[in-house]
Amino acid sequence: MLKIKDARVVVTCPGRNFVTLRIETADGLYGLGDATLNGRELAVVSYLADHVIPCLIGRDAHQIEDIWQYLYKGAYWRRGPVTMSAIAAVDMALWDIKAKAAGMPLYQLLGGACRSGVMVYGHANGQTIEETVEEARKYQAMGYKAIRLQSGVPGLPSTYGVSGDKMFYEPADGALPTENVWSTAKYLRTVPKLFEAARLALGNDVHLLHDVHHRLTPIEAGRLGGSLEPYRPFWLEDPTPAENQEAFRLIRQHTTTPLAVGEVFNSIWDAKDLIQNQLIDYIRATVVHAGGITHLRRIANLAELYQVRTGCHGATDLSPVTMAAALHFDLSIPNFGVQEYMRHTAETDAVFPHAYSFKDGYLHPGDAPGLGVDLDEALAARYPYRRAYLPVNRLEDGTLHNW
Ligand SMILES: O=C(O)C(=O)C[C@H](O)[C@H](O)CO
Ligand SMILES: [Mg+2]
Repeated sequence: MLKIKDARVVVTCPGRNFVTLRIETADGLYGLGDATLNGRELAVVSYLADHVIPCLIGRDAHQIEDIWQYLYKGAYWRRGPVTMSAIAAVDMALWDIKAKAAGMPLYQLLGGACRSGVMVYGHANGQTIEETVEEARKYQAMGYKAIRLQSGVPGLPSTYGVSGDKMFYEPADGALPTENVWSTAKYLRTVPKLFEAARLALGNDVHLLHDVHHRLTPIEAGRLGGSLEPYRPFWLEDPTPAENQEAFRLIRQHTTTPLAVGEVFNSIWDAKDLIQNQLIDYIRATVVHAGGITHLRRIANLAELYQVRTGCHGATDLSPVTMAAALHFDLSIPNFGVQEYMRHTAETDAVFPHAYSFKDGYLHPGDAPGLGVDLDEALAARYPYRRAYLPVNRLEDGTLHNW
C-alpha cells in the first residue's frame, strides 16, 4: 500500500495561470496533476481543496481506477469541466506516483512505446496571409512536419488564433473578457486564399491544419471544408459547436476534409456519437479536461474501433504537467494521430522543469521515472494568481456569437 498522506493545490501565474495538485505518500513519493481550466481556475481549486482532498487522505495511491470511480460516481453530480478537471488532476498525480514507484517513465506502464516520437503541430499565425505563410516557413525550418495556419481576416480588427507574440499565444488576455467582432462572410473569403498561398509556398510534404474555433454553422462548415479540399488539409478543427453531435452529419455530406473535434469535451459521452457514427476523424479530448489518463484511454480505445485517431489539445493553458502526461499517453496508444504543441514561456518552463524535448518535429516524454515533470514551489510562489478571461465574440450587429 502507498498511503496518501497529504495533498495540496498550488496556484501560480508565471505569465498565465496554472493550477497544480501535488499528492504525497507516507513513503515520501509525490505526484503532480494539472487542474488548469482557463478563465475558471479558482472553481477547480475550490473543488479540489474543499471537496476532493479530504476524501483522498489515507487511501492507497496504487488504486487509480478505484479512486477514479470513487470521485466520479461518488460525487453523484457527474461530468462537467470543473469536476472532470479535478478528477484528471488526481488521476495524473497517481499515475506519476505509480510510475515513480516502479522506477519507470509512465509510457512503459501504459504498455510501452508504439512509436519513436510524437508528431506535433505548431501554430503559424499572422495579421495577413503573407505574414502567416512567413511564420509557417519558420516552423518548417525548425523541423515541424505539421503546422496550423490562422490568419487575420480583412475587415475584422482581431480574431482567435492571431497574436503579436508568435510563439506563446495566450488568448486569456483581460481582467474582463475582451470583445472581438466576427463576420462569417469575411472569414469564409479569407481561409481558402490562405491555404492556397500556403500550399504553393510550403510544398506538399507538410501537414496543414486549421482551427475554426466553433464559429460556423454546419452548412457553412461544409462549404469551407469543400473549398479547402484542393489544398489537402490534415484537418479542420471544431468547425461547429459539438453539443449537438448530430450536426456533423451535415458537414460530412458536403466534404471529405478530415474533421477534428473535442478540446472542450470532458467525457466519453461527449464524443460517443461522433465516434460511433464516424462523423469525425480526430478526437481532441485532452488529459486535463477529460478525466485524466484513465478516462482518456477509454475514449481512445473506443475511437480505435472506428479508425478515429487522437489529436490532443496542447495550447499554452495546458500546463507542462498535462503536456508530459499527454506525451506518455500519445506514445503508448495505437491510434495516435498528432499532438498540438504550443510552447510555454521560459518563465513557465522554469516553474515546471521537465524531461520532454522537441527534435525534428517530434516530442518525446523522456525517460525520467513518472511523468518527468516537477514543480519549483518557491519559484511558483513568486507569481501570484491574476484574474484573466477568455475573449467573447460579437457579430457586427452586436449579437453574441461563439468565440
Ligand atoms: O489550441 C487550440 O486549438 C485552441 O482552440 C485553444 C483554446 O482557445 C484555448 O485552449 C482556450 O483556453
Ligand atoms: Mg482549438
